[in-house]
Order: sequence, then C-alpha cells, then structure tokens
Amino acid sequence: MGNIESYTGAALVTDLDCFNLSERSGFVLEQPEIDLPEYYRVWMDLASNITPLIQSHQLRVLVDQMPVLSPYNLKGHRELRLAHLALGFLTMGYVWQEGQHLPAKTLPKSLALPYSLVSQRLGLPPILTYADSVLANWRLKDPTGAMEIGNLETLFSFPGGESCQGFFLVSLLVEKAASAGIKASRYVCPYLCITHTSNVCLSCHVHPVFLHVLFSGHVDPTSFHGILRIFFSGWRDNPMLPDGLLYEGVGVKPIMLSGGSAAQSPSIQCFDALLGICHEDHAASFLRRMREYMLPSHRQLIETLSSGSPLRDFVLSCSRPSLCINYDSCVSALVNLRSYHLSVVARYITIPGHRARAMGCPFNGVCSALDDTGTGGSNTLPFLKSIRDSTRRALIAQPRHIT
Ligand code: HEM
Repeated sequence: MGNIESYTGAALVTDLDCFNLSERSGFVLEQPEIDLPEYYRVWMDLASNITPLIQSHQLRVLVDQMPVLSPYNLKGHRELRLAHLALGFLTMGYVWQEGQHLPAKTLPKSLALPYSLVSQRLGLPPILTYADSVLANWRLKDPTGAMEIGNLETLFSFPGGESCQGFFLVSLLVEKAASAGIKASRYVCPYLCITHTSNVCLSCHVHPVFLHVLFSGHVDPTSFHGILRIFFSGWRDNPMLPDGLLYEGVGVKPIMLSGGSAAQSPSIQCFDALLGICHEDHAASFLRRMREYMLPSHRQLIETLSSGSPLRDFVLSCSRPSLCINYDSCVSALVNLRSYHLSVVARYITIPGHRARAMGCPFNGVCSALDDTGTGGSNTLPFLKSIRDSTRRALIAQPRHIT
C-alpha cells in the first residue's frame, strides 16, 4: 500500500486500495464481515436483537451489565468495521430507547470505552455514521445472486421494520450505482486531464449514476419520520441533548457529535470535488464537517480530487463544445439528483412534520424536536436548496430551467 499523502493523479489510477475503494462497489465495503470472534458474542447478540430490546425497554439494563471488553482481539479492517457498526447501533439504541424526553446523558463504560478505542483504530468518531449503517451494513440473501434490492438485507436494523431496512438499502444501492462514476473519476482526475485531454470525455460515465435513485415503495414517510429518525440523531446542535453525551471511562466532559446523515456520503462529495462545484460558505462548511464522519481514506480521496486544477477551468480552456456538453450533462445529473432529493426531504420530513404538529404526533411526539432539522443537524430546506443552486451555477451553458 502506498502513502496516500504522496499521491498524484497517475497513482490514483493504479491504486484504489489505498483509498479503501472497491473496483466493483466503490465506497461500499465489499463482503462485510457478518460475525465477530466468540469473545464479542454479547455485542453481536444485543445488536442483532436491538429492535425487541428497545421496544421492551431492556437494552439499557443489558448494556449496563456488559463486561468491558478489550477491542484488541479484533483483526483487520472488516472486523473493525463490523464492531464499529454493532457498537454504533447499541449506542443509538441506548441513548434513544426512551424517546426524546428521556435521552441517556451518559454512555456506560462497558460501551463507551471499547467503542472509543475501535473508533480510534478506524479514524471514525464514536457514533453511528453513514460508513457504518449504509456502507458496511449489508449482506446478500443468496450469496450467488446479484446485489439488488430483493437479494439484500441489512445486518442490523432499528424499529421501523421494512422502512428502516429500505432506508439503508436504497442508500446502499445509490452508493453502488455511484461506483461507476467514482471509477471514471480516476481517469478525469484533474492532474491527468491536463495532459490527456481525451480522458476527460469519460466524465460522462458519472451521468447514469443518478438514474438509479429509487426511493418510493421501500420507505414509508410516517414510519421514517415518527419512529426511525430519532435513532439517527446525534448530540450536537440537538435541543434534546444540548450538552452532548458523556462517554464514561473515556473523558470527564460530555462530547458533541452529529447524527448519521447521507450528507456523510463520500460519493456525492467526490463528484462535487471532481466537477469543481463550489458551495456557499455555510453549506460548504457543513459538508466539510461531515467529512469528519467518513473513513480517513475516503476523506483523503475527496481532498485529493479537490486539490488539483479544477476540471471546469480545464474544460473551459479547451474550447471544445463536446467537452462542455459532457461536463454540463454531469452537472445537470447532479442538479437533478439534488432537486429529486429536495422532494424526498419534503415528503419524508416536512410534510409528516406538519401533519404531526397539526394532529398531535401519533408516535407520542417521539420526534417533534427534530421536525424541520436534519439528523446531521442542518436547517434542512434552505441548506439543501443552496447546495442545489450552487451546483446549477457550475453549468457552463446556463439554461433557463432545469427540472
Ligand atoms: C428518506 C430519505 C432521505 C431523507 C429524509 C434525507 C434527508 C436529508 C437531510 C435532512 C439532509 C440535510 C443534512 C442533515 O442535516 O442530515 C440530507 C442531506 C443529504 N442527503 Fe439525504 N435524505 C434521504 C435520502 C438520501 C439518499 C438515498 C441519499 C443518497 C445517498 C441522500 C444523499 C444526501 C446528501 C449527499 C446530502 C448532503 C447534501 C448534498 O450534498 O446535496 N439522501 N438528506
């Protein structure tokens, strides 16, 4: 494995391993481990049964009784990822078992200490991230079959049944679809396109990625808003836990961490970096902060792509109409994805939020404190619109309307 710091575009073409990227599935972890060594049985048993344990209010008691296990019997990247995923589920379940009115303010040492140590080894924060719940939380029902929604299941899932699984699996398939674009990015890496102009045309491979966004049918808006969303909530910018969460045995002060969000998806930030899309200050700093919730190698790829000469400048300097058209088709695809995503957010957050406020929430107000705020802590609609609009501004030929 090479040293990531010293990478140039040329090296990027040849060594995907360095960025923990798979040739077949991009940022998705290939063949995630599905079990840990026997020593960790208690983690796996509790995480695998998290829904009934939350519903019967037993999870906290059982976590309090766990022994403090050493993380040093975990071997290799895949075991560490599975441990981070299982401990992340236990943490979210522990904190939010009793809903928004009674969040746990302290994570017991039995969970906090091994979780912090596993997190340090991976370079991830000790909270459930997108790298866990989406990129490493899957297996094939039939190992010989294809990676498609009917043949996929999650390893762990929160209350919310099919909708919870659907939320993770649809996001997983978006990442899988994005892998074709990520692979193409190797060839249009800004370093390379300076010398190999023909390669830039390959950027159009990014385009089909966005046709794969299929959300309806797998996630029910009422379950998502009323049941599931609280389990992604973090302890930063969150009125339910304004002072953060104390990790017992790790530090003496509570710490603040954002909840899980697809804003932590490395694929979309890679496309922004590659296409040279610049967001407004506030949105850009939120997205940059979300990189702290990605694996260091994924973050590094985004930074490597951003640090080269902007692709957009290069395309403009070539004065080749076909290149401009290809570039614009990639940007339009990203604009369309973000417009589509805005409609998803309205359907899954804004409308159920209004309904819950008007009727009194059918789930005992489980999520009223979250109503219009994303689980990553953003002020949702203005933030997402600003990102969509700055993407649109990158178009070389500015059309009047893009749907
Ligand atoms: C029920 C479905 C979904 C809802 C309700 C939803 C909600 C949100 C919210 C509220 C944000 C703002 C950041 C935050 O505070 O968390 C966000 C950002 C984001 N979401 Fe989603 N999301 C959904 C599905 C997806 C899927 C399937 C993807 C694709 C992987 C995705 C990709 C993104 C990205 C990339 C951002 C960062 C903003 C951007 O770059 O445009 N989301 N989402």
